[in-house]
Amino acid sequence: MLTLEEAQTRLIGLATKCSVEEVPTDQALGHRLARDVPAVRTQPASDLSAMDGYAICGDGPWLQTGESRAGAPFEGTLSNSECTRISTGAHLPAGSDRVLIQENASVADNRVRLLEDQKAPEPGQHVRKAGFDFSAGDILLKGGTMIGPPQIALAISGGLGTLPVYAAPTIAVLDSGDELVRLPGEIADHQIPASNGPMLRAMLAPTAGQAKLLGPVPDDLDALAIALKQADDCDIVITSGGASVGDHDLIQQALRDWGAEIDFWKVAIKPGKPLMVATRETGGRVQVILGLPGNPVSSFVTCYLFALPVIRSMMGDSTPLPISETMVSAHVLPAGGARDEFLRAVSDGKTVALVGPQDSSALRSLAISNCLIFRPAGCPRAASGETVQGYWLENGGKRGNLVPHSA
Ligand SMILES: Nc1nc2c(c(=O)[nH]1)N[C@H]1C(S)=C(S)[C@@H](COP(=O)(O)OP(=O)(O)OC[C@H]3O[C@@H](n4cnc5c(N)ncnc54)[C@H](O)[C@@H]3O)O[C@H]1N2
Ligand code: MOO
Repeated sequence: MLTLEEAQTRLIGLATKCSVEEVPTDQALGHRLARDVPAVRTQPASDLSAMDGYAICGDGPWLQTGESRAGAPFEGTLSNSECTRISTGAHLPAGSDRVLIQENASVADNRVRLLEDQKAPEPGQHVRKAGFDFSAGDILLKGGTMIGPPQIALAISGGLGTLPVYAAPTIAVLDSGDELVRLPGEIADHQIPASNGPMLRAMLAPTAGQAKLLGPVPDDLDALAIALKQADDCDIVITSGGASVGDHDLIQQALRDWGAEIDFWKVAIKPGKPLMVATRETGGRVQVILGLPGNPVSSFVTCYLFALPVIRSMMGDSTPLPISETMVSAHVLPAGGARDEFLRAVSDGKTVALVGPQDSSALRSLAISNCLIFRPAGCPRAASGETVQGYWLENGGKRGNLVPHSA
């Protein structure tokens, strides 16, 4: 059985980057840049006023000779003791290198005077110099940068109508089991609503945009073959259920029949032990297949620890694994067991407390929790107030780093 680290490293090693595409800048949200991008314009393109007031030349009082507005610059050149009205963002007229803010001035008969208790502005005061933010040719954004709202604004400001980004992988989610029913409506006691597919798709959406849902599929090799055929063109295939050792756990066989090669099976984590990873070559590409265990929390945790990182890696993230934080335990935690364990917990920002039950089928405790406490295999008991490592569940495990993109 692989350790968590071995399994994650091996899986990320199987992932190849998605193709690079030029997308309109305002649609690049959530993607990563495939290379450095230089500005094609200078910002600001010329000296601008940072305040509303008067662009002045020389000593006051100043004769007001015109106006410079944002979008309508003053065309002339100011001489000594002349000024123009100026608004925030307007071009500084030739002959002026400073702005007197209107709160510090009085105006009578077209003459602008400094108020008695005020100091005249220094050279450059209230002026945004041309190119102070960036100049044409400067590297605006480095390759690998995640495009969020500020990066969209910067790129558009730099004159970039499109950005070269890694595409999102195409993904199929297939959940399987004879007991599964698509919609929770009329349902017999021997059946259960198929909740994993929609949960997994919802987990993937903020990163990958879309995933097609192929389940639920019965525990039947022919039915699984028909469903897998629909995933022929996908970069990533995520199955849920049938990954364990039971007589009706057919996923491994179905994947082999489909032409996939099992890379590894079973990881020393709880929940999530029966995780299976496979690859399949098709049309010169390698598809990555993750067989997640069917227990709902096992599916969730393995999606969080494996599926999301592999997607991030394909989309150009060089540090795709979830990031843990040091948290303070609100109570005693028992010694670690034989596998690395991920426990549902709630943090209020000061301390973190377990929420039960921790059984891998229990969805209520998962829905209440906002983080997972990590208990390494064999770790000693932790006292109340001791620090532990925890993973925030928001943003798919990369806090503040991921934003949904419009697929
Ligand atoms: N003898 C052994 N039995 C089991 C072992 C083992 O090592 N030896 N491992 C256990 C562990 S750990 C896990 S996790 C589960 C995972 O098994 P499978 O991946 O084969 O999952 P299933 O048997 O298909 O389902 C398990 C459980 O989850 C429910 N389920 C499945 N799919 C869905 C879905 N789409 N939506 C909601 N719920 C789902 C299913 O009804 C079962 O209750 O195996 C243990 N057994
Ligand atoms: O590993 Mo299973 O995923 O304990 O429930």
